[in-house]
Amino acid sequence: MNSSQDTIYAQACENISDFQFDDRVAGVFNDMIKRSVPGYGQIINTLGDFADKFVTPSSHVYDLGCSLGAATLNIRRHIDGRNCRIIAVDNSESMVERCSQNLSAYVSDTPVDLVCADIRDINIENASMVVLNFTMQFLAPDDREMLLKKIHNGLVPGGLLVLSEKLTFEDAPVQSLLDQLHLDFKRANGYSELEISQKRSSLENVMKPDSLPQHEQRLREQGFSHFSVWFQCFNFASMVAIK
Ligand SMILES: C[S@@+](CC[C@H](N)C(=O)[O-])C[C@H]1O[C@@H](n2cnc3c(N)ncnc32)[C@H](O)[C@@H]1O
Ligand SMILES: O=C(O)C(=O)C[C@]1(C(=O)O)C=C[C@@H](O)C=C1
Repeated sequence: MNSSQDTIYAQACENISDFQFDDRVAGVFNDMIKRSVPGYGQIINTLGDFADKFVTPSSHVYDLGCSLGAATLNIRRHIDGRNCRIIAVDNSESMVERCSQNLSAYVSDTPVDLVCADIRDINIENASMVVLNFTMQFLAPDDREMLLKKIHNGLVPGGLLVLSEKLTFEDAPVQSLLDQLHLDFKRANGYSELEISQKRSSLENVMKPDSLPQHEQRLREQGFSHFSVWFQCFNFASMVAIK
C-alpha cells in the first residue's frame, strides 16, 4: 500500500487544530499509523488468521473505521471461496476514496461493500467477524456502549469481535512508563519532539482511550461471553470478544 511520509506536524504551528481524518492525513496514513502504533503490522497480519478460524460460509465480515483498507485486504485474502461479503465502513471520504483504489489493486472473489458512513448508523447482521481496529477510541465515550450492543446483536453465535485500542492505566507509574516507551517508539521511528507534542495536542480532544478493565466490563455488559487481550505492546492492545 503506497503512502507518502508523514510530515504533518513537522513545522511549528501556532494553533493546533483538532485531529481529523482529512485528505492530508489519508495521504500519509499508512506511514503515520505504522510509525505511531507499536505492533500495528502484526495486528493487521493476525486479523487474517482470525478470519481463517472464525469466518463461516455465507456470513458477513465488518471492518468498522476501515481507513485505507489494510484489515479488509488481509482478511479478504484468507476467506476467498467462502461466499462471504465484507462491509468496510469509514466516514472520511478521503479514506474511502483511497481505500477503493487499494482494494481494486487485488483480485478476489469476495465482494466488498465499501461504505462512506458513520459506523453508529449502519446495520450489522449475519456477522461472523467484526473488526474495530483503533476506531472506537475516536467515538464519544457515551456512544461506545450502543455500538458494542449493536455489534453483539449482529454477530452469529460464536462470532468474533476484534477490538484494538490505545489504553490508559489506573496505576500512575505504569501509565507514565508505558507512555514513555510509546514516545521512545515514535522517536525511534523518526518523529521529532515537535511532531510528537503537536500531534499529542491535536489528539487531546478527539481520542479518548479507556482502560482494559473498562473495556472488559463494557464488553461483558453488552453480552460477550468470552474476552481476552491477545496482543499488547506498551499502551496499545488488541482484544478478542466472542459472542
Ligand atoms: C485509526 S483509524 C483506523 C485504522 C484502520 N482500522 C486500520 O486498521 O488501518 C480510524 C478510522 O476510523 C474512522 N472513523 C472515526 N470515527 C468514525 C465514525 N464515527 N464512523 C466511521 N468511521 C469513523 C476514521 O475516519 C479513520 O479512518
Ligand atoms: O496515540 C498516538 O500518539 C497516536 O498517534 C495513535 C493513533 C491511533 O491510535 O490511531 C492516532 C491517530 C492516527 O490514526 C495514528 C495513530
